Amino acid sequence: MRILVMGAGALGSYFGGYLARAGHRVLFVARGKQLRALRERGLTLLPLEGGSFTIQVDAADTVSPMGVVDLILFCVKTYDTDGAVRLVADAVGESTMVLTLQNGVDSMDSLNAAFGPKAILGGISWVNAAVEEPGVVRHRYPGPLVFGEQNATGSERTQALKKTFMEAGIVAEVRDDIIRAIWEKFVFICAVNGMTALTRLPVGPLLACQESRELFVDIMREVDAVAHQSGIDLADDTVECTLRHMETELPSGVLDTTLGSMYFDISSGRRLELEFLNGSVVRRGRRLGVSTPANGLVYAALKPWIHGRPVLNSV
Ligand SMILES: NC(=O)C1=CN([C@@H]2O[C@H](COP(=O)(O)OP(=O)(O)OC[C@H]3O[C@@H](n4cnc5c(N)ncnc54)[C@H](OP(=O)(O)O)[C@@H]3O)[C@@H](O)[C@H]2O)C=CC1
Ligand SMILES: CC(C)(CO)C(=O)C(=O)O
Repeated sequence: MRILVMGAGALGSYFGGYLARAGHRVLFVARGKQLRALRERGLTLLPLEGGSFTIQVDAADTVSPMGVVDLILFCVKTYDTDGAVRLVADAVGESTMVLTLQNGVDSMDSLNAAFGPKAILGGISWVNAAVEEPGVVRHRYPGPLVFGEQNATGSERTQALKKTFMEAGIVAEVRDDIIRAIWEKFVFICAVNGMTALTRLPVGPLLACQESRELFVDIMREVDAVAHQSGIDLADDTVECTLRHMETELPSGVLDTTLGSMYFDISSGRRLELEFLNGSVVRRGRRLGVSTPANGLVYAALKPWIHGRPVLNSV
């Protein structure tokens, strides 16, 4: 397959790296230090099970070395969506699939508007990966790549793509109700990312403390209410199932290391995806008449960090 990774950071490098190792022709679109490292030293992946592998990769700051591709893995942060949409336009042809793995529920609208809904597959990654240093990506947390058609039907192309992922060593699942799956993750991720970024603590101690547990659950309930009001058919016990999954189905000790990507962003002084997580919930709630004080609290507390560590003019 001819594959373009738009945004060769943590997720893009992880998935693109496995696909390139399996023999697919992959172009990694990157910039800055990451681009230089990929070109000079190749891509090194540190898998969860230990060890590492390095592959030489094609990396560029434009799509022109590749032309029209079969698949675009759309992996930029949500605040970079518009620029990335413009950048990949020349790589999208009649049968190109654009699979977004971005968090949140906003970026599919931008992609649909740019390329038409037929081209766009919805996706969520439960894999957690991080750029450890330029060109080096660590896999931190297991999980499937879940994706599917937006129109709630199965398709041959999604089944073929799942086979491609699985053969490359990527655990993948197709869901016919991907929009619902994206909202289910949104319920979870607004609480996990919002609360771990705010408190700089992993999920374990947050759920063990009654007051912070209440805030955590309130965040999820508000997202659930916004989903219902938006016509998304989430199960009535989505919040309870999410909590039960975290507390009883994950291997013991995992919650004490579970931190959202926004935690890592704030800890490193990077920009936050806040507007597309808790901020999006607040704006949608306002529009739909759903009260969202818990998400509002997280949003207000983190907003000074939204462009990175605030600059202080100390005397
Ligand atoms: N990391 C994870 O484990 C998970 C992430 N996600 C979601 O996936 C998305 C991507 O996250 P993640 O991989 O962590 O993000 P990263 O910041 O690690 O990667 C994004 C990369 O895209 C690059 N980029 C952005 N715009 C351009 C451009 N115009 N040209 C070239 N390169 C560009 C960025 O460069 P630069 O650094 O210079 O900005 C960066 O290297 C987010 O929405 C995130 O919430 C979802 C599940 C898990
Ligand atoms: C699901 C989770 C926590 C896994 O990486 C995530 O999406 C994030 O960190 O943003």
